[in-house]
Amino acid sequence: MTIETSLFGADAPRLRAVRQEGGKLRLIADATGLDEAGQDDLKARLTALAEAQPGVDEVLVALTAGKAAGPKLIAVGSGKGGVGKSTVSANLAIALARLGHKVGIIDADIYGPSQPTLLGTSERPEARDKQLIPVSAQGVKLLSVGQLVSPGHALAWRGPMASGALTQLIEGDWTGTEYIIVDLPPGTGDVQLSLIQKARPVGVVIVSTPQDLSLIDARRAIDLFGKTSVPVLGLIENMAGYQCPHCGETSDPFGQGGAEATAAEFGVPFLGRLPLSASLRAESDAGRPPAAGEGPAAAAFRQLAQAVLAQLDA
Ligand SMILES: Nc1ncnc2c1ncn2[C@@H]1O[C@H](COP(=O)(O)OP(=O)(O)OP(=O)(O)O)[C@@H](O)[C@H]1O
Repeated sequence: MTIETSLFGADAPRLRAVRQEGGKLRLIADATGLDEAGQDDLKARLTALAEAQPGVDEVLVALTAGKAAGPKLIAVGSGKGGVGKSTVSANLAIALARLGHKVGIIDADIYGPSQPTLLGTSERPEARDKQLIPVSAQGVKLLSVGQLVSPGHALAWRGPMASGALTQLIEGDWTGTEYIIVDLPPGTGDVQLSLIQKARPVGVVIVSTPQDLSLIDARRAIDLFGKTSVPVLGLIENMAGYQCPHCGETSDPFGQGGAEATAAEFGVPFLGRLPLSASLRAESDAGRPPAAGEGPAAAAFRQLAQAVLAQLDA
């Protein structure tokens, strides 16, 4: 006999398993977040409903409690530098926040931490019991390696120092945050490997421009994350197509469609493309991320954020 979980009404989502052996019914339910009285109530309700089923003469309810779910880390990487990975990270985070999620950004780009500039903040994080408290900007929380050194100073860090800094940022106070976008340095080096080992991101988004030189390196990034079993949520093609503001004609300075073809070649999703846009560059430099506004760029980032969420659901 099959017992429908819908019989357990509002408690059905807590059910993790229902097993029946003859007249014995065993239920496993998730009691995460419930205090002792709540757990007793849950157990009593499940038992009563199970006992009321025809043919059931013995009911056993086991409760499990998982750790409170922490934030999900979504890495944003690229093979090559300068392809717009930081710009995409900042705007993707804001677009996710505007879709109603609690979002943070970790700026782990030790070669060029640009998130404070992109988000228009120079605030420094405070520390409580050696734990960094992210600053808030544009509706998202931020911790950046750039905040750990004086402005204008180079981060002359070897691998272990970069990994140590990344750990500090990951272990910041991210209470209440659902998703953390991690803006990685370009390439496939120490920071990427540390992130994969320490924090197991739920997936990675790869940003590439359409031309072959960028895509060759994007392939290496896909390969690294594939080899370490981090799901590639998809590829974003940036700087694809330029519309002349004077004559309106569209041209493709970096070629066209290369990232979509690469995604197909590797069997990873193609999440969408962003045009080369002088206003996107100017707004980004000025610390006014387009995703926080209302124009076509905001709509494009919202679509990318929805595509990323769809891949996470999948
Ligand atoms: N779609 C776009 N149109 C116009 N300019 C863009 C676009 N995307 C990014 N840029 C500009 O390109 C430059 C590099 O972008 P960004 O810093 O995001 O790249 P990156 O891949 O993170 O670089 P890095 O190698 O430093 O990590 C910035 O000046 C940014 O404003």
